[in-house]
Amino acid sequence: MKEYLTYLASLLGVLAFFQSLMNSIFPPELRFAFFKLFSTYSYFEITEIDGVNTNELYNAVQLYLSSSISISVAANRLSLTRAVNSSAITFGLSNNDSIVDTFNAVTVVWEHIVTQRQTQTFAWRAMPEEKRGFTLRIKKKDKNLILNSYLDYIMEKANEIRRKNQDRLLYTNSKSGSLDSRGLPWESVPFKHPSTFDTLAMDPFKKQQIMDDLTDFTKCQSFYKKTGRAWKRGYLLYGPPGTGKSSMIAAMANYLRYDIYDLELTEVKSNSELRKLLMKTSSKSIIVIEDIDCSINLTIRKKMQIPCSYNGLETLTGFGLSEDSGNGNTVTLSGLLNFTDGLWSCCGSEKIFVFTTNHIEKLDPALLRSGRMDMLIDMSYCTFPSLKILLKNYLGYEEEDLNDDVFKEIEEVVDKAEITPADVSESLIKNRRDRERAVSELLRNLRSRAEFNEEEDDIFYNKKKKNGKLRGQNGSLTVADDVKEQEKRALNRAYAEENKEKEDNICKNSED
Ligand SMILES: Nc1ncnc2c1ncn2[C@@H]1O[C@H](COP(=O)(O)OP(=O)(O)OP(=O)(O)O)[C@@H](O)[C@H]1O
Ligand SMILES: [Mg+2]
Repeated sequence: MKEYLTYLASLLGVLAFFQSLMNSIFPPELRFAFFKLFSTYSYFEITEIDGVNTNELYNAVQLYLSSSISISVAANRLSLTRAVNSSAITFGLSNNDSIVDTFNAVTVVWEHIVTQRQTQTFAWRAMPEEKRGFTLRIKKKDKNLILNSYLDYIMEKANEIRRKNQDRLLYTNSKSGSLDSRGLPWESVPFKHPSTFDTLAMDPFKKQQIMDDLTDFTKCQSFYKKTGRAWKRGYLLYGPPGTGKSSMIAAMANYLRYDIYDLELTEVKSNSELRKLLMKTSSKSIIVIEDIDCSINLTIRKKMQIPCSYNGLETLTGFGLSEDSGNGNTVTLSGLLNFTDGLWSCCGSEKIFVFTTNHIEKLDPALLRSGRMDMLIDMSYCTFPSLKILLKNYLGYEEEDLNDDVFKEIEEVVDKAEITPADVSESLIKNRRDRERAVSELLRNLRSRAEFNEEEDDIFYNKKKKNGKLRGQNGSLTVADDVKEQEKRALNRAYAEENKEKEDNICKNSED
């Protein structure tokens, strides 16, 4: 036994000697070629630069290994990096160090090889002085078993890490379609908006529905594939100014960790420019068009204008496909519909479109139909449940603190007051150092608004009565009711349009 151990030790010593000899005499590339000839292993080289292009796989492997390193202790030395637009520090393998990884019960070894690049007399593009690459070693018998799936897994994992580490970006389309130094039509800044679903004041049930819908969307790639639908989703946020539409978009982006493309439609000069902008957006992003009713004259189909009176003012409402956008701009409604729903809308996949408006009743029903707008989200005035969220966030009130008479009175008047979360926030911020004062001032504010609204409603009611346009269960109709009714009509038109489209399709199919 002793003899056997001595023999084994000397054999290992000889092997170690040969390996260190090889390492010191031969550069890593030659070592690699030598071993390749006689080994039971397959070796794959992944260089940092592939010809003149950066090799995406190299970056992916580097990121992937950076996450494995934190759980593996195989590497002796680690390099630390912090990428542009990133707040996170990542670990990396140092030069010529190696690490063991396991995938589907197969063990592989990664080695990071760095050599000096030979000086070039002429090059199309300046190359780094060092030549970097990873060598992947897999047993020949395992190669076909895992190679493709392993590399796919690494790419996927790396994208995930990148998204987690990187600060997200807020893009906006550059003025008049000009391109930046990299030929992109979007300019970006780091996205730092602090709004989250926790800070957003709205009905908790509605909020949960939206969060579930978003989560469902991100997890259901296979569902979209199976049903032949483009992997995208559209939301329309509508409601008066200051009810949290922009805050909701920021909360969505923070929740999903998506970038935002804020599209300034008035800067887009044609449908084809719009399409190009869309092509240059990345996956896992939210494409936003704010105030869609103001951005461009896309809203009213001229041939079907319907007069309607609101608060004594005669306005025109109705719908129609306006192909002339006015003000010399040639982005048309059909261009916009194609942008959200056409063949181009799915390039890149996993995209969310969000439109906002203060006047849903002005929008063309074609824009609202599901498939384009999958969820219509009513961002309305503060209700008591949403007010409670603001009281908690701004003043630290918990549910059990809200039982005394003041809060009961607040609950009674808040709906009548029709106050926006923005106005409540302002009032609370002003007095945030004195909770009691903040609450009593809020109550005073709510009471006076409620009284004012009641007076307004009386005037409105009398006017309607005089014009013989009174409707409603008890014969009364308030300003708020009228606005809601207009919104309802807009939604009904959208549903009617959708049904008509379905029927048309059924007729078309049966004719075929
Ligand atoms: N639902 C809300 N929850 C929390 N804060 C809100 C909410 N709505 C508004 N606020 C506060 O009011 C400010 C303005 O809100 P925001 O810009 O999101 O409103 P908006 O609906 O987009 O208004 P507009 O129609 O004028 O664009 C926000 O910075 C935020 O502090
Ligand atoms: Mg806004």
